[in-house]
This record gives sequence, C-alpha cells and structure tokens, in this order.
Amino acid sequence: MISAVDWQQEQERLELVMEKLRSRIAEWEPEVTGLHDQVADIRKRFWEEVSVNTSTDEDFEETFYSIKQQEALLSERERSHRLRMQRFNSMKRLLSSPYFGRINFQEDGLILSEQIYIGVSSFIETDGMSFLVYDWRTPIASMYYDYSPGASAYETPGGLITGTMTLKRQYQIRDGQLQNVFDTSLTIGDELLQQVLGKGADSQMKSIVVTIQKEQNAIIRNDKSRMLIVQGAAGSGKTSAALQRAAYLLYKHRDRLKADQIVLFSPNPMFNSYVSTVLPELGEENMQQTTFQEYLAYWLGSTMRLEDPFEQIEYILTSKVSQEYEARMIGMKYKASEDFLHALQNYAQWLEKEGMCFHSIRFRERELITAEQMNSQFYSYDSSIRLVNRIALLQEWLLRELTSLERKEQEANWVQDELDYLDNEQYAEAYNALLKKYQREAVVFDFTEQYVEMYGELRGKEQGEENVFDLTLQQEELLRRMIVKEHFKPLRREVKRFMFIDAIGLYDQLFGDDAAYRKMTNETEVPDQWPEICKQTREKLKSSELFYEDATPFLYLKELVEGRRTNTEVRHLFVDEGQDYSPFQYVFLKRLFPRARMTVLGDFNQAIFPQATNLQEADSPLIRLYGEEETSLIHLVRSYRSTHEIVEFTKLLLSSEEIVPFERSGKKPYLLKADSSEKRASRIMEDLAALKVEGFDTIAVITKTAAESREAYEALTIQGCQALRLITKETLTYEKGTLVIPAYLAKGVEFDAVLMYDASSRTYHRESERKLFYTACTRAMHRLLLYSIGEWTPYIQALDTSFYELGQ
Ligand SMILES: Nc1ncnc2c1ncn2[C@@H]1O[C@H](COP(=O)(O)OP(=O)(O)OP(=O)(O)O)[C@@H](O)[C@H]1O
Repeated sequence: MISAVDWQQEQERLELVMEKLRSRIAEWEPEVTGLHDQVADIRKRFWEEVSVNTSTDEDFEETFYSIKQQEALLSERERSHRLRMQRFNSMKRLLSSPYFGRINFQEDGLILSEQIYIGVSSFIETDGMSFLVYDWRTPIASMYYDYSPGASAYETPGGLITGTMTLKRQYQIRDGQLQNVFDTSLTIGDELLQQVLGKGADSQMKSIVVTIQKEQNAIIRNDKSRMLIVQGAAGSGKTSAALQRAAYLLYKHRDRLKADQIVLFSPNPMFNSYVSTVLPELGEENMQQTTFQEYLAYWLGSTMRLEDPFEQIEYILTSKVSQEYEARMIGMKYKASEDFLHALQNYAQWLEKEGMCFHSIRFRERELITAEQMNSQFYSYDSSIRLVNRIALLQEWLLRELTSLERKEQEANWVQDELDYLDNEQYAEAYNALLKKYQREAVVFDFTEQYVEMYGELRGKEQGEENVFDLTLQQEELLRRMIVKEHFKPLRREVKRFMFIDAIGLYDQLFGDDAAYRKMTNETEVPDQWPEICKQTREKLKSSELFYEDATPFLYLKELVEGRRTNTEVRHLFVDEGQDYSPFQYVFLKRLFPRARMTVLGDFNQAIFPQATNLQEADSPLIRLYGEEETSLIHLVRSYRSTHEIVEFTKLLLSSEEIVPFERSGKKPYLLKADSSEKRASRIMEDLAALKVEGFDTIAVITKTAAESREAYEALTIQGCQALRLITKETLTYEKGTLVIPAYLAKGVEFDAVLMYDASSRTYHRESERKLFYTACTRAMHRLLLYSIGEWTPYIQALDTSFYELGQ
C-alpha cells in the first residue's frame, strides 16, 4: 500500500478526472443522441437530393456524378459520426474505472518527469494535447507492461525513446471509487494477478488488459512479421493475448483497418461465442469469427455431405483397431501433408495434357453438349495455355454454344406447347409483364456499375435492330424467345459456376490404383495401405460424401482447375488451436488470404487430430510457409489458468519440463475409484453438490466421446442431478452451470472444476489419446477430480502418488 499522503493525492486526482469525464459526457450527450437520427435522415433524403434524369447522355452523366457526390458526402458524414460515437462510448466506459495503471517516466535529456495514467482508452483535455488518461495501446503505455522501475524505453514511429521509470503503480477502481493502490517493482504485480486468477470461471472470456504480462505484450504488439507463431502451454494466455492483439491492431491502424478485416478461425462455433465479448469490452467492434468447417461447408456443403472434424475424431476414438482403421489413419496423415499437396499440383499439370473429366450439359432429357465434345474442345486449345485459363476459354465457348442452341430451341415443339397453353389474357399479361420488367430494370439501379450497364443495354435495345420496344413486333416470337431464355437460365448459371467440370470424377480418378497415381502425380512413393485408402475414399465419393481429411484437398483441386478464390480484403488472420490444422490447410489459408498477416496460436501438447502441425520444430511447415525471415516465434511457458497443484499434476502426464505454474495454490487433484457405474454417479453427485457449496458454479464433467457424454448425462440424471446441460457439437453457447461435454469440444475453454468421468485404463490406454486426456485435465482452474471403475489409465499409474489425493 502507499502512504496516506499519496493516497490523498490519488483520491483527489481521481475525483478531478471523474468530474471532467462527467462534464464532457454531459456536454456531448445531446449532440450524440441526435447523431443516429441525422444519419437516418441523410439516408432518407438521399434520393431527394439527386434528380434522376436519363433522357440524354449529358443528363445521364450529370445524374451519375450527382449520385457519386451524394454517396461520398453520406459516407464521410457517417464516418465522422461513427468516430464521435466511439469516443463518446469510450468516455462512458471510463466512468467506472478511468485507469488501472500509472508510470512516471523521465525521458533522457528532459528535466521534468511525466505522469502517465493508463486506461482502456485515452481521455484528453479539451486543449487536445494533455492526456488525462493514455490508452493502453499507445506506444508510451507499452513501458507499463515491459519494464520495472529503472531504465526503460519505448518505440515510436520516430525511433526509440529512452529514459527512466521512476514509479510504477496499479489501481483498483470500482464504480469510480478508489479501492486499492499498489506500488510495484515487478512487471505487473503478482498480487493483482493472484486476485484476478483466483476468481471463478465465466461463460465468457475476460479481457486481460489490466494484467498483461511482458511476454504476452510481445505477442500483442508484434507488428513486424508476416507470420507470428505462438507456441504456449495450456492456460498460458494464448487466446487472451490474441484478442488483446486484435484490439491493439485496430487501435494502431485505426485509420485503415476495420474490424471485419480481421478473421479469427476458432475450433468450434461454441468457442466463437465464448470469446465474442472481449473486443466489445475493450471498446472495439468484433472481428469476423469462423471455423474452417464453416468455410468448407460454404463452398462444398450444397453439393456434398461433408464429415466434420468432430465426426472424424469420434471415428478415431471409437473404432476398433483393424486394417481399415489403420489405413484410414495413414490416409488422414497423408492427405494432410505437403506431399499430397505437391501431388495435387503435379496432377493439375498432368491434366493439362489429358484426363479432364466433364459433365455433359443436359436439357429436357437430352444431351445438349456432351462430355466428349467438351473434352475435345478443351484439348484443342494451345497446350501452352494454363489449365485455369483453358477452363475459362471452355466456359466462354459453352456460353456461346448455349446461345446458339437457345436460338434453335425456339422452334421446338415444347415451346409451341407452352405458348399454346397461354390464353389471350395470359398472353397479353405476359407481354405487359415483360415490358414492365424492362422499364423497372431501367430505373432500379444500385449506384454506378449496374446503372451504367443497364442504361447501355436499354439504349442498345431501343436503338438496335431488334427493337424490343417496338410494340408492333410479333409478340409471339418475343414470347418464344423469353420462354426458352427462362428455361436456359439454370444451364447458364451452372456453366458460370463451373458445374460442367466433374470435380468428383477428377478427385476419384486419383484413387484408381498405385501405378496410375504415380503417373498422374509424379509421386515416387505411395503411403502404406494405399489400395485400402483408395477403396475407402472412392466409396465415400460414390455417395457424394467426403471425409474431413479429403475436404480441403478436394477444394484445393477444384481451385487448381477452376481458378483460385481469394479474399484480398482481410489483413489479419488469427488461427487459434493452430496445432489442429494440417500443413495442407495452412497452405490453403495462405492462398485464400494473400494480403493477410497470420497469427497462429497453439500447443503441440494439445494436438488431438492426426493431421496436427508442430508449430515450433525447426523444419515446421508453418515456419516454411512464409520463410524464417518473415516469421517470429514466441514461446509461452507460464501457465495462468490452473492452480500450482493442477499444473504440476498435468505436466507430469506429458513429462514436460516446459510448463511453469503461476504460484496460486489449491487442492491436489482428487482420484476416486468406484465399484460400479451407479456408485460413480452417486459419488459425482455428492462431489458436485460440495463444489457448489464451495462457490464453484462453472463445472464440467468431461468425457472422452459423445456417446460417453450421453451415458454420463443419463447416469447423473437418473441419480437426480438437475440443471445438467449436455453439450454436443451443435451447441452454440456456453452458460454457467454444470455441463457434460466431450473432451474435444472443451478445447480452448475453462471451468472452475473439472470432473473426468472415466479416467480408467479401459477408456484411455492408447498412447495417441494421452494428449486428449491432458487437454481435458488442463481445462480446470481450481479443482480437478478424476473417477474410474477399475484400473487407472496408465498415464496416471506412472505418476508419483504425492501429486494427487486418493479418495475413499
Ligand atoms: N496476463 C493475464 N492476466 C490475467 N489472466 C490471465 C493472463 N493471461 C492468461 N490469463 C488467464 O488464464 C486463463 C487461460 O488463458 P487462455 O485461455 O487465453 O489460455 P490459452 O493459452 O489459450 O489456453 P489453452 O491452450 O489451454 O486453451 C484465462 O482465464 C485467462 O484469463
């Protein structure tokens, strides 16, 4: 604690800042309340300000520029209103706690030392110069996280500023009241961190802005490398640091970076909701959040049934070891590898010479254009033209062919039948509808391009030979054309969407036999069990299904043929639980977001999928992705989530020396053997009740699989356990309370207490499941309880008994 005099001074300063905040808020309030209405009003009046006149080319041009001008004005006003609103909201957020830290800094060469108060956003005097509070993301505030009192420095765009930190202080301010003040010599005082970490788990992740640690600050502020890899122990704050980093980037590049230009890839949809409140808490808009599966489903889900990663892991965990199982496991690894990626690239080159697969274009039970015709057209193009360009040429050719076939089709009997079907009234109605459609299209336009296009088309039609608007033209011919056009629309749409390419056939062809595969891909080796791998893959494809391990390669192959899809808007990509993505998926992401920097956070010790990527080993594919020069690697070893006792226990499960617990004590993990399933359930009931009495209200009963979760849920419900929530891969949000959850869905989140439903050797005996077990145990913040019927898993049997307590 600080001296009484200092306390008094701090108290007075706080009152002063609070007073200024309140009066600034009161001053701004009327204006800000009106801003929303003003924007709505500008939008409403938008068309009143523009006079739409398209009679002559000059009028058209004038209209065009007038729209553009109005549009620019509107977006400028919206931007400035948004900024004002943001600043107003930040001031309101400061009201309950204007700052949490302070340093005194004397810059070298200057006599006066400056007092720098640090909070979640800046608050500046009306002179626009004096900072009453500095935003935690300002360059000068970085010293608060990086240094203890003494020599210190910070980077500015103009270079490094050096000096001496003469004081470092922390504040706890609640509802505008000073509660605690500590002077600290450590980076961020352990006392405060102790308090924060001792609290209960929440259904939503919290911001760590007040207690960011030095090594985490390095992650948050890294703005140099194209690729930032963070390998960090369970509970070391990877996700927390990533979210702070997003907030930092949005602040630092606020003039050009928008929240939707940052994308976070999460392990599952529930995790999305778990982390979704951190950025808004820090006063920033949320970034885009998605899962890899969502992306795959977007592009492939309408035509194929996709296995998701959770189905895949269920297969891995529940299937009996057999030849098929082994083959599938080998297949998973191979299809995740860079070798397979190169094989597909070579295959695409081979397709330039032969082997393309097409679907014929069919119409009314007839083949309009056959696959053979497409094939010979495709291979008639100059062989120096790249595959994707040739496909584009073929696409153009097909559209032209459709136009001429469309013309011929107008004479077909079925068209006459449709025409005959119309009575006089319908006939006239159809014609009028047609006319109206053109008129409507001529006035409804979406600013620029569409307008220009529509206008040109309309004029062309008015002046052209066809003279669409000449009412004397034979209505029947016009209607014939329109009837055929309507029927051909889906065919054109399919061609535009490349549906004439038989993508399944192309992928299927790869899995014919060993020799053909080598020829098509230039691969010298095929993995063991290749015939079985081929058989399994083809069987799935036959029913338009894809294994999870096939989905990314399949989409990649489609892109090699159709042309790649890229998103050039996104500037920052965050991949959480990065160890669970394959090298193949990383290359895919890099291609997909060519202008983005990547931040990958993960822990190889928690790699539960066979396609895992080691983030840090010397020749990691991840380092190769952008090359060593462009890659920074940060290692986090301190674990903040769990008590010292839980960390010591869990780290032994892996014999890992690399994890250092934060010194927070609790009870040792507690192990209980029961004689029967009923006894275990009734014991868990008792323990749940006791944990609740102790004040823990976020508790997870963690199982290995979804089936075991259902079993546990039923067993506990029969025992009378109420308000239990069964979590499945479809669950979208967490809530406080007691959950039953499979281990693979608990990734990335945490609970006050974890109860491992079945830690027996019957359930966990394979070496490959050790990391899953470890991941589940490391979800516990305060208490870890393990149950078994019969022998303990060998992972526990190997442990020294002093690391846990045995229950009776
Ligand atoms: N600097 C910090 N100050 C306060 N709390 C922290 C800090 N760093 C981490 N924590 C807390 O530690 C817990 C674990 O953090 P987080 O979930 O970010 O870790 P992680 O490395 O992503 O974990 P995992 O890999 O096990 O999912 C969270 O409760 C988080 O709030």
